[in-house]
Amino acid sequence: MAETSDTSGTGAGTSTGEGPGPAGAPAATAAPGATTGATIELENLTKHYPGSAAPAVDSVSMHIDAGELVVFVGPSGCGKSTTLKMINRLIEPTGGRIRIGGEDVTDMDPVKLRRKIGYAIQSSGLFPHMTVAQNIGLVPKLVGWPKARIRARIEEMLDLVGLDPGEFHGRYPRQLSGGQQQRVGVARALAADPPVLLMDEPFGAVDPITRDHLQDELIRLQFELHKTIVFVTHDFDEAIKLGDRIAVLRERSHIAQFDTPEAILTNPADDFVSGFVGAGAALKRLNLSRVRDVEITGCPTVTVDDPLQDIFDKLRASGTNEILLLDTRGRPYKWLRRGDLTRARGSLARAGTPVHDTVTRDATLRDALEAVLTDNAGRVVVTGRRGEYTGVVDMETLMNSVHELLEADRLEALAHRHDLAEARAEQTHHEQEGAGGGEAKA
Ligand SMILES: Nc1ncnc2c1ncn2[C@@H]1O[C@H](COP(=O)(O)OP(=O)(O)OP(=O)(O)O)[C@@H](O)[C@H]1O
Repeated sequence: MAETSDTSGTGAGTSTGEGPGPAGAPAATAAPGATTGATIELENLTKHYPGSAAPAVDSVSMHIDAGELVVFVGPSGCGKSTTLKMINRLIEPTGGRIRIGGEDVTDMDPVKLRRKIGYAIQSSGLFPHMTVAQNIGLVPKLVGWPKARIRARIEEMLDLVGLDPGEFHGRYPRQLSGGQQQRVGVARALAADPPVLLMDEPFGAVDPITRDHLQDELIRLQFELHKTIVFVTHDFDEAIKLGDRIAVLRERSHIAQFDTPEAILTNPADDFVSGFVGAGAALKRLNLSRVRDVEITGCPTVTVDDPLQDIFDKLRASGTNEILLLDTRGRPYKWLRRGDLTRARGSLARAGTPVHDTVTRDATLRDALEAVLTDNAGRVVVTGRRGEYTGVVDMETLMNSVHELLEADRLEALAHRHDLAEARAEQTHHEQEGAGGGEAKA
């Protein structure tokens, strides 16, 4: 069968303008997140490339729940991308079935199918001769959305991925950083509100810090949108951070383990999976919990517009040694201590310690720990979507949370082991009874 090499990302899809999505997913409305995820079922999905002795993907079966983010992780060449690209039929399967939202799409017109499935890839796949707005509006235009609706959607999508619409709307991809291009790539994949989003190492080509931010953005997006996302990576830490479940794949896409990150970290199925988990499971565990899962405390705050005397008074009344100065938009600006204020002599311009690092509520505890460890007072400011102050997390809170997490994992692993032992004992019992019964009959 012919392979389609549409790496343009125009597979970024929609379910609007064409009635119900594949699989009877509801038609989207203009509201963000209107179409939530659809189930994906792979049944004995197989790809045998012409001329190859063995199949690249050999009879993979899996069920992905609606709204779930599943990560495929595994060694290079194990068949992750081939499996992913069979879902939107960029690669045609040579065997098996694909169902999306219960509808068999194995033989559906692949072009139509791809308009209903968002697709984001490593190089962002943006068209260089089109502006950011044109790139994002492409699929909605292809499926016949009215102009005004496309315009509104472009603004909404840019906002969603954290890019200022006024600034980025008319730029060309070459005028963007790698991270910004990836954001636009994700905005485009989501523009037509598809129930399913496929992401093939989308953050593989950006530097580690940008990558970290993009991962946080994706977590936040998914928290709002509830799409069904299949994400390919060869980075196990990325898989732990993002996945609701992780499929650890070995050669020919055979599933070594398909489970939650917690279960894979605490109960790897075999040596192959253990090899992937690697060292430092306790630290990796921190990637599984978010700042929003721990207690976020408050601290006294003032704004740059407050008179110095008020700041003094507030600090004194708070009973603490420092106060957080916010800028005019409510974003953390500086930590001010009593001594700083005494030395300020009427102006705060030079006083205090600038806030260097902040985390969002979606950041992992690992990120928070890193920020806290590098802060001389052992705390980090938590910010909201627009960078505004929402609270503080400190070392003590983090330590307590980590201890609780590890203890809960240990108990869960013990319970799991106990269940397994019981199940095995029961099976042995049945087998013995069965064997006994057979002898009796003989
Ligand atoms: N067009 C093709 N023709 C023949 N063989 C192919 C083709 N594309 C991929 N393969 C082979 O299929 C196997 C799986 O490739 P695939 O790209 O799916 O792996 P992957 O797990 O995504 O790898 P990576 O992490 O390196 O991207 C590999 O052995 C690869 O050489």
